[in-house]
Amino acid sequence: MPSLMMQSGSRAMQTKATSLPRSAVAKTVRSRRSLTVQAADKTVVVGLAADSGCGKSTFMRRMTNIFGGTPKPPAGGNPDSNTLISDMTTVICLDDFHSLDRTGRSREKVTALDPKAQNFKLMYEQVAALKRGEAVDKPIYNHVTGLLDPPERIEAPKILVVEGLHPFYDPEVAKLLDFKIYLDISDEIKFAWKIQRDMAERGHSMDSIKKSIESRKPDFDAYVDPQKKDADMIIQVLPTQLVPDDEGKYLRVRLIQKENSKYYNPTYLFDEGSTISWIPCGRKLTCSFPGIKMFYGPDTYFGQEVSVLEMDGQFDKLEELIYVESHLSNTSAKFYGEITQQMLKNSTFPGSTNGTGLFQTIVGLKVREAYERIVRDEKITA
Ligand SMILES: Nc1ncnc2c1ncn2[C@@H]1O[C@H](COP(=O)(O)OP(=O)(O)OP(=O)(O)O)[C@@H](O)[C@H]1O
Ligand SMILES: O=C(CO)[C@H](O)[C@H](O)COP(=O)(O)O
Repeated sequence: MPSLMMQSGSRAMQTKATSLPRSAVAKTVRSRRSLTVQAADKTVVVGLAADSGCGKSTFMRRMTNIFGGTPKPPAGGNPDSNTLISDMTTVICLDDFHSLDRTGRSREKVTALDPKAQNFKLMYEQVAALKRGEAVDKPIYNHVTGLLDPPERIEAPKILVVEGLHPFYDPEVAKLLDFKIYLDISDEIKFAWKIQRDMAERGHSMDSIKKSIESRKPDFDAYVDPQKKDADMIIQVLPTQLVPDDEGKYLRVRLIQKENSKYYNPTYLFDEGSTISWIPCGRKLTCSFPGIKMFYGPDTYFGQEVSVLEMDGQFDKLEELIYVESHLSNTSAKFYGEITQQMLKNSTFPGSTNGTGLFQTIVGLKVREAYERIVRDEKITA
């Protein structure tokens, strides 16, 4: 039987953002009021921070799918480009702003996570130019050769995603970001994912993977991890609490949502502001071992008020996710079942049967809501 524990303390009910994509209206106004068109054509910039191997590419695929189109590298360009362009979004990888290539880092004895290995000035100039609607010639860091390749031309998209190790480390770059996301993968899970990928796909040994993680850890703790306190949304991935000593098979995933965000309303379970534990397994949700436990409640995160939505465990039948979705509010979905539809569309992606896929989808919908609010607000104020 489904079980529910709820502590009351409800806040205001759900609000919905109006959908106002860049439209023909803005184009018509172009000839009469250049100010309006400039604002409506502005690029919205999203920052996604995480360590290497923490699911950025998987998350990007889920997010860009919400906006439509198939992400592709720039046509006819460098086959080792890190850029992905689709209908509305362009994703650039901040590795392209390494100031030291692989040899340079080895000579200077710094890791790729050290700020000394990044060109933050160029990162700022190019992200600022794209945000103003201007094209840039961006360098390419070639992960195959470890060298910096000749630049590629990047046109300003509607939504620019800057993903990598340090999107909000530099205060000037951070100011350019309209929405900040951090993927916080605990050491145990990061290790399990790296082992699975680097042993199977890249032929690395268990020992070399361990050494690489250990050698990166001090700089990760010093320069990458602290960015999470500034994110608007954080997806935290932890070992399950449902199975003792599990080695990364089941996940406990927490969606940490800042209160008072200018651009989104936190998603809640059943009753906004309450503290709720819910075991949805039963007649409407098939759960084999170890089942699913959900949690929702207020919390503080680095001294800031947040709402946390949590899912521990995994579901068996993706289509039954509609049962969980129907108990969530403020999801930023445009129609009933949109989350389940997205999850089914991306069912082959890693994390599709647990909280990583579910929360990545919700964050993708929040980015869409933020984009639409920014476009709408700027049309009004221009
Ligand atoms: N939600 C998930 N559940 C299980 N495994 C996952 C999940 N997300 C990612 N992985 C695993 O972790 C590996 C790294 O994922 P991904 O390539 O998306 O990360 P990344 O941050 O883009 O990595 P890099 O920066 O090194 O290219 C993948 O091979 C995938 O198998
Ligand atoms: O942390 C990383 C982000 O992807 C990479 O290790 C960094 O970009 C250096 O790349 P490589 O190891 O291919 O020289």
